[in-house]
Amino acid sequence: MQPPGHSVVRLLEGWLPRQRWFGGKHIPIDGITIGTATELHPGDPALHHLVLDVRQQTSTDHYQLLLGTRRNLPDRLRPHAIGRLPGLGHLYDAAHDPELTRPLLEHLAGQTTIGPLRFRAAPGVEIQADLDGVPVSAEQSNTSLIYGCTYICKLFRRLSPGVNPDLEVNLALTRAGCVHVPAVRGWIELEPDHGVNADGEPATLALLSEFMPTATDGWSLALTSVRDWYAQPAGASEPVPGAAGGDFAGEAERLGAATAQVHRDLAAAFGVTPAPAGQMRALVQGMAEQLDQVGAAVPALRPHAPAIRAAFERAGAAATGAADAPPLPLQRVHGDYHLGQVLRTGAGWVVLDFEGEPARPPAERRALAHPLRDVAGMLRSFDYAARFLLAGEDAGPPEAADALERRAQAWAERNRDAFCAGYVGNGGADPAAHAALLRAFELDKAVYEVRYEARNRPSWVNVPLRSLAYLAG
Ligand SMILES: Nc1ncnc2c1ncn2[C@@H]1O[C@H](COP(=O)(O)OP(=O)(O)O)[C@@H](O)[C@H]1O
Ligand SMILES: O=P(O)(O)O[C@H]1O[C@H](CO)[C@@H](O[C@H]2O[C@H](CO)[C@@H](O)[C@H](O)[C@H]2O)[C@H](O)[C@H]1O
Repeated sequence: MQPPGHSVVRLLEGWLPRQRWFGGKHIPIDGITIGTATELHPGDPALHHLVLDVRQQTSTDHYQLLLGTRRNLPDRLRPHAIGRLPGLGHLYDAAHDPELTRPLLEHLAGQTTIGPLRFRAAPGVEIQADLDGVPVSAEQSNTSLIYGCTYICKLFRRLSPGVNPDLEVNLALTRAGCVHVPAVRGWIELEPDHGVNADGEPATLALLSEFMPTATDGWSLALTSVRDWYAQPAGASEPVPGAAGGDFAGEAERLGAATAQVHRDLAAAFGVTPAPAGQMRALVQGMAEQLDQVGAAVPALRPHAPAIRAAFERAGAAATGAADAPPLPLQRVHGDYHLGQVLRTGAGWVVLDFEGEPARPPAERRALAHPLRDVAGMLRSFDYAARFLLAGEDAGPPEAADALERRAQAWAERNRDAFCAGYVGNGGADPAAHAALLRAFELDKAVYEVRYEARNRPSWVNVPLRSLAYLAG
């Protein structure tokens, strides 16, 4: 087959904006170029690896696509069809075709190099090749393929220059023997000088990790607990915290303890630096800039903006107010910490996805930060879990809506407190001693979430907006 040409590009221009993982849905595509096209498996079906250079306004982003071609498209692959072209047959997203996901594992096991793609096993690891991969069904920014009960291979959809922080951090933590991350088994990278440039460093395309087959993600566990909490008979008074079936507080506390351990392991692996002079001003400025940008795009945020801005200023003043205040310690952190990023396994909590927030530029995602930024992310997530079932629902008469709102608040507070207790109890920085900073981090995260939801899941935008009404008020 010839490398796909401009007719493929035309099909992709229509298909790409409909994909959950496409980060540029909010602005039109000005043009797509195929940066690299590498045949990974010949025949019918055939597998091509494409790096797409997608131009939108002033920037160009790089996306990775596994392009499958077949003469006849079975029904099971129709939802993933991209289009049909004379001579090529059907084009589709091959991440959903087990026949075409196996070659990726075969190349990883063989540590092959094909064109600009390098398939690598982690030091000392022998990769089993005879497994088919099926995608995880969860809504994601990337696409992860599960191979039997053995591996999970995360294909980064939007590519960033250089080593992806998810690989960099997981590899360092695996080497350090951290028990709270899945072990790294291998990765795929794109040789330098193939469009996704970073001073001669290869760009990470995929990360192969140990799969935890019996694990449940924190978001699902938390929602089960919230549902139980709401289903409590109303009775004369509010449910007694802890009396609800499926109480989550014990798990929240253990999660807090695991988080403190991961922060310690990150500090040991990458070091800790005192915040340079002026850092707090820059932090507050960055938060205010994001607030302005999101306010411009989402009018419903604007009424909360003055209170949010004042909270940012207070955090800045609290950190720099006393002349003898020690500088804040900065280190590598998770960067986008929430209940969907943690798994409860038989042995305890495991943390996933050290990529940082998908909308931020690569340098910001790897930047050192105060660990309470992650704590704030998880605290926001408890709030999300509590309120998500209420957003957009008609709770009936105002008294009923108020009662549900109070229950949401009570569930969130109970689990937030338990998480913080576990975090402090295992040596993490005390959130209570940095109240202004924590509040600013939480508000900043909620503002980020307003933009994230407006762009990706507009029917969820009320979840962070309702919290902001409470948090900023
Ligand atoms: N090692 C693993 N074992 C079991 N499930 C996993 C593992 N890694 C990821 N998952 C599942 O895949 C989902 C998405 O993974 P994640 O790394 O957060 O991808 P994304 O960046 O696309 O959000 C997780 O919520 C979890 O359900
Ligand atoms: O997991 P990702 O790296 O893709 O993170 C992005 O998507 C998340 C949603 O999938 C989003 O998280 C928000 O929704 C979660 C519930 O689905 C909630 O637990 C989080 O607290 C909330 O921030 C995340 O912000 C975004 O970066």
